[in-house]
Amino acid sequence: MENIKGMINEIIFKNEDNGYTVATLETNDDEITIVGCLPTLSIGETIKVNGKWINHKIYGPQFEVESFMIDTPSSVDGIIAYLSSGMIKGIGPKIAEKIVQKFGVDTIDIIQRSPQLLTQIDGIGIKKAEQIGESFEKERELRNLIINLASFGIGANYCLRIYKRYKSNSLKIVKENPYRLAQDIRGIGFKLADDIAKKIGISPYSKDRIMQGIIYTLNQSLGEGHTFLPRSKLVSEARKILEIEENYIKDEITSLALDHQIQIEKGYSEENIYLLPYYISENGVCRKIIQLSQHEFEKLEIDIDEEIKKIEESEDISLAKNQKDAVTKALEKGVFVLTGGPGTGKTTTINTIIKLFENLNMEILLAAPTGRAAKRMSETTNKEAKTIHRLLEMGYSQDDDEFVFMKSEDDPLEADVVIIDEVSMVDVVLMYSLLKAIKVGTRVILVGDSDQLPSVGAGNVLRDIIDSQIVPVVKLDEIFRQAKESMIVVNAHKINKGESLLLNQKDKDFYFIQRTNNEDIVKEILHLVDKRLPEYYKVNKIKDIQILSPMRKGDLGVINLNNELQKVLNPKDRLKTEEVFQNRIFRVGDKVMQIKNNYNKKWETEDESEKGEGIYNGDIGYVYYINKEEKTIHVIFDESKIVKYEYSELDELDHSFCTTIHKSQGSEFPIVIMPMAWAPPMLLTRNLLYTGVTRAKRLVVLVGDIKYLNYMIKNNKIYDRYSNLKGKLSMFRDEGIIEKSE
Ligand SMILES: Nc1ncnc2c1ncn2[C@@H]1O[C@H](COP(=O)(O)OP(=O)(O)OP(=O)(O)O)[C@@H](O)[C@H]1O
Repeated sequence: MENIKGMINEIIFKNEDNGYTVATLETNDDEITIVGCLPTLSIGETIKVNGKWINHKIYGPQFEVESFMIDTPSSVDGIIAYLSSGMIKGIGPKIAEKIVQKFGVDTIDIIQRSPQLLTQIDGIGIKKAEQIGESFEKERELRNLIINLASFGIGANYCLRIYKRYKSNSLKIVKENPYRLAQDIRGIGFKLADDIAKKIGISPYSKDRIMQGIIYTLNQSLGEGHTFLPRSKLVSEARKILEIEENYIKDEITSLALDHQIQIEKGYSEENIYLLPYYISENGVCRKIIQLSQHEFEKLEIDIDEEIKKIEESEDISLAKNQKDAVTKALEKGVFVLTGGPGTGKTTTINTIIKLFENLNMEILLAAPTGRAAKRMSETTNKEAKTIHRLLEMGYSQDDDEFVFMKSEDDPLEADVVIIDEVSMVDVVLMYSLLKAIKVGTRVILVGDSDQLPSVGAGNVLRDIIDSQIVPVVKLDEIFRQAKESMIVVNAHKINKGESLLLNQKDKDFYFIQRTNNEDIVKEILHLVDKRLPEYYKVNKIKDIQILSPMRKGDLGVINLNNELQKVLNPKDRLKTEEVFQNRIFRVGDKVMQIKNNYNKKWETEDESEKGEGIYNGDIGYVYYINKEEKTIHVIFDESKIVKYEYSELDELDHSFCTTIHKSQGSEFPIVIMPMAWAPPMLLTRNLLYTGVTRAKRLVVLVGDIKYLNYMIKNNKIYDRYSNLKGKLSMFRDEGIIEKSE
């Protein structure tokens, strides 16, 4: 090992994510290249590096840094370069020079100890001087944190989040109880916290560890859609994670229940254990559905059949019997569910219901769980439809960390009717938030296709409500003539019935291309997207064709297919800026998807004439501009909304030439291509295939081995979710737990 001291002259490359840096270091007698994990380095800083010389195949001799120490710059030039680097808010190159001209080598000392003296410089008032002092202090603390936490494998981006939350206590908290990170910091889970704890030497039997391990186990199960876990399952799963004896786990389950973090409920054969919000939500949904549905409406002075007839005449349609039945129930009942597959007339029915309510001068609100679904609902009904979050007027809590809904029991929605589309995507927590904000006496109409995948979040709300039989349900099952022309619609229904599909019919819209190995499947998909389909259907190959895969990993998973598709659809180009982040290349022109709801993400149009907030999980956009200086990637959504992402926010974006079928729920695309090949059996299910196929409006092409297509059609095993909604709905009603009205 060798020690070298010098000043950073240039930063050639820096991976913001893991701190890997290539820089030039000016030593007393030379300029050398250093490489290694050097987070937080700035130009002008003097550092001492410890490491060894290596000879890089292309770049020649480089000094590989093992560890380093930063000295504050001591020369006048060094200080100017350091302050000009942009790391301290309020100081740019011009001001830096002025400050150093005045204070010389004492500059850093003054900024740190007596920033008010900076007011002696023209253009710096007392406010700015204080801001510079604070920014310097913050930078120092943050840098200290980054250097200290690097050895625990925590990258600079996480340090930023940790610092934002705990400020100057950050290091102390991480060292005393790293498990707090798992609870407080987005992106840090139990596993990482546990690794840190191990390095610090915290006992595997520590109370905090076991409690967090149990919470983690329950959180993991939410990801699989369960609202609770039976006690024995929770204990055995937590044991695998914690690797300790069961009795310790049992003790801490009790502590967590006393601490109101979990709820233990008596089940049929054993206790069920919930994270508290899920318990409250499940019971709340039951209570509210029953209250809403037991409300008796005043008899309307109208003849419903007559009213429907009028609408049929004005709209030139003739409703089927069960469509009429749906319209009547929607009017007469407090809660009503309309379900059915594609082309069965749901939209037509909803539009009739809306017309009827409008004719009666009733106030109607429309909403759907995602931005895309809300947009589609607006288009098909010609009325404004919001996301459920917007409908409930989502805002942020004071520390900006959690969102809250302004609409609730205390300030409910003012409407006679609330219609929600794509309810299969609504999880139990969101459903409770929604129902809480609906007054008894308002009609609630839930529309959805219960054969689609259930919600990403916990629960199986739509199916449970339908199966409980406590509210009226109309299932539309007739495919209308027009829709029968489409093999997409016909095959979707065949999939649901477990029947073989009609494939490759001349001039139709549903094709299967037989390929048996993964390499050939990838090749065929690339050829279809790049050449065959755009040429034949005259569509835009990036915008109009969507590849959907059941999984993320493997040759045919989303990650690999996106890499391959990027090479073909948006290849490297001298004129297109690109940036590497976590092994992914973001390039101008890439198709990307927002992968979490970000309700306060700001957007504006290019001419700044329109501004707004909110980019949602599943929204698809295109990389529009990469600003390497500002370290931002600009993405354009809906052809006009431009959103800036800091590099540190890029974990919210995924490439989306290909997406998972799960992520495509609630969206529609002109053309859908899906690989059909081996995948874990729990992914090769009928409802996954059905959901994927029903995303396509104009054409479906399946590429792969027919035996997997047939396997999916037959695999009707619905992987059960632990949810008590169905059972509780009938139990609550039968036991009269709910009074008739509020
Ligand atoms: N009563 C009816 N008589 C004749 N045609 C109908 C009737 N109801 C709906 N249709 C037609 O059937 C087709 C499908 O109807 P609609 O769009 O309402 O169904 P959907 O269930 O909303 O379908 P998707 O979910 O695919 O959008 C449309 O072309 C529509 O005009």
